[in-house]
Amino acid sequence: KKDVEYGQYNGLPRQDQAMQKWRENRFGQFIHWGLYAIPGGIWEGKTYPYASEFLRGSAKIATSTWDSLIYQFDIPKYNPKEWAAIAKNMGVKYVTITTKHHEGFCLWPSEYTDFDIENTPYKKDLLREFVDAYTAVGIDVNFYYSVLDWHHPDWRYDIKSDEDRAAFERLKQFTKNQLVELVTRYPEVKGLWFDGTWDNSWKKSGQFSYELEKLLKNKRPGLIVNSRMRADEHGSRHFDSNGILMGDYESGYERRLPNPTDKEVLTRDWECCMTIPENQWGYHKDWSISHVKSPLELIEMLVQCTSQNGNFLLNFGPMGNGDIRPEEREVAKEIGEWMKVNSEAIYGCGPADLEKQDWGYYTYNEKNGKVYMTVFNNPVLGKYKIRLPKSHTLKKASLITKQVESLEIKQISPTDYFIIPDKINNKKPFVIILEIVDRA
Ligand SMILES: C[C@@H]1N[C@@H](C#Cc2ccccc2)[C@H](O)[C@@H]1O
Repeated sequence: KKDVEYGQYNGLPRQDQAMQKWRENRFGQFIHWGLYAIPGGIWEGKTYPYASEFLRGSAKIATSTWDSLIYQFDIPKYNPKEWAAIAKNMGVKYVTITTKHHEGFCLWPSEYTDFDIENTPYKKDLLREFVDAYTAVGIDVNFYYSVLDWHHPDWRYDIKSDEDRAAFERLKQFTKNQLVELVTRYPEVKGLWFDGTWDNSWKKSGQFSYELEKLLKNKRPGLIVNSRMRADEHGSRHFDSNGILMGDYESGYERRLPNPTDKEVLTRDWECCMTIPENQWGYHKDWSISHVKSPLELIEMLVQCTSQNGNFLLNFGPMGNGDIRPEEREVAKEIGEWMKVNSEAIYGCGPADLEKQDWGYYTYNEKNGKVYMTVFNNPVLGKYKIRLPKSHTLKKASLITKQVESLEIKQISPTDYFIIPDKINNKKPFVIILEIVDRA
C-alpha cells in the first residue's frame, strides 16, 4: 500500500439524500455549448471531421482569431424554456451544462475574466436563465467546468520551471475563484463535472484538487463531484494510488460502456457520457461525416447503464444561434415516447442479482421489489429464458403495459423458466415485470 494523504476522503458509496437522488435520476442530458458552436466544425470552407469543440486546434487557428468569435455570440434563437421542455419530454432527470469548455469562454458573467457572456452581443447571464428554466421543470442542474483553459495565459501543460510554477499557481487561484463563484451565484447547482484534468500540471496538483473539493463541498453541502476532478499527490487520476475511487462517482466512461457482464462496475456509482454522432460534443454542421446513433441504440445504452448501477448522460450540442438542431429534437422525442411507457424500469432502478440473458437487461427497484426485463433481442427460440437462484421462484410475469394480465410461464428446470410471448408486440424494446419470490 502507498502512503496517500490526498486521495479519497469521504466514504463511498455516499448514502446521503443528494447522492441517492443522483443515483435514482439515472438519465441525464449533457449540453456542450460555446463559441465552437458558431463555426460548427467548418473553417474557411473546409470541414474538419474531428470533434468540433477542438476545431481551434484541428484548423490551427490563432487564439486571437478564435477568441474574436465572442463578438458573434448573439444567440437569437436561445430559448432555455424550450430547451428545458425538450429535456423534460425526453425523460431526463438531470442536466450537465458546460459553463466553460477548454476554449475558456464562460457562459456566465465571471468577475475573474472578460472572456465571458457579458462581452458578447447577448450580454445577459444565460446560465442564470438556463438554471431557472430547468429547475422550474424539476430537472436537477450540474455544471461542467474545464480546468484546461486555452485562453488563460497562465495555463501550463507541465511544470518545468519556476516560471511555469508561478504561472500555474495563478491559474489554480483563478480556477478556485471561478468555482466558488459558480457554486455561490447558482446555489441550485447539484454537482460539478470536471474535465480537462489529464495534463501533468494538474497531475502534479493533487493536494490542491483535494483541498478544492473539500472547499467546494463546504460551500455547497451535498455537492456531487466526478472522479475526473481528482489526482492524488502521486499523480494517480480517478482512483488514488491505492485504487480507491476519488470524487463521488466514476466518470471514466466517455463514449463507451463497460462490457454488459462486467460485475466490477456494480460496486460503485459511475456515469457514462455519450455523443449522438461518433465523436461530436459541440455542434457540428455536418453529421453525415460519421455514424449517428439511433434512438434505439441510445435507449439500449441507457438500460445497460441502469442494469450495471450507472447513469447515462446523453449529449446535445446546441447551434451557434441557440437553436436545437432537428436531429436532436427527433432523438429527444423518440426516447421520450419510449420513456413515457417504460421509465419505471429506469428511474430508481439498479442492477438485479440475476444472470444476464441474451434477450436484454434486468433492472431492479429495491423499493418495490420488482424486477424489470427490457428486451432488445428476440430469441430465434421464440421464448425468453429466465434463470433464477434455486432459492427463488418466478411467481408472475406481466407486460409493463398490461400489469394485470399474466404472461404464460413454463418452468423447465429448478432454476430455468420460459416466458411465452404470444401476447407480446416485440417490434420495439419492451419491458416485462417479474415478481420473484423467495421459496423459503
Ligand atoms: C466530455 C468530453 N471530454 C472532452 C475531451 C476530450 C479529449 C479527447 C481526446 C484526447 C484528449 C481529450 C470533450 O471535448 C468533451 O467535453
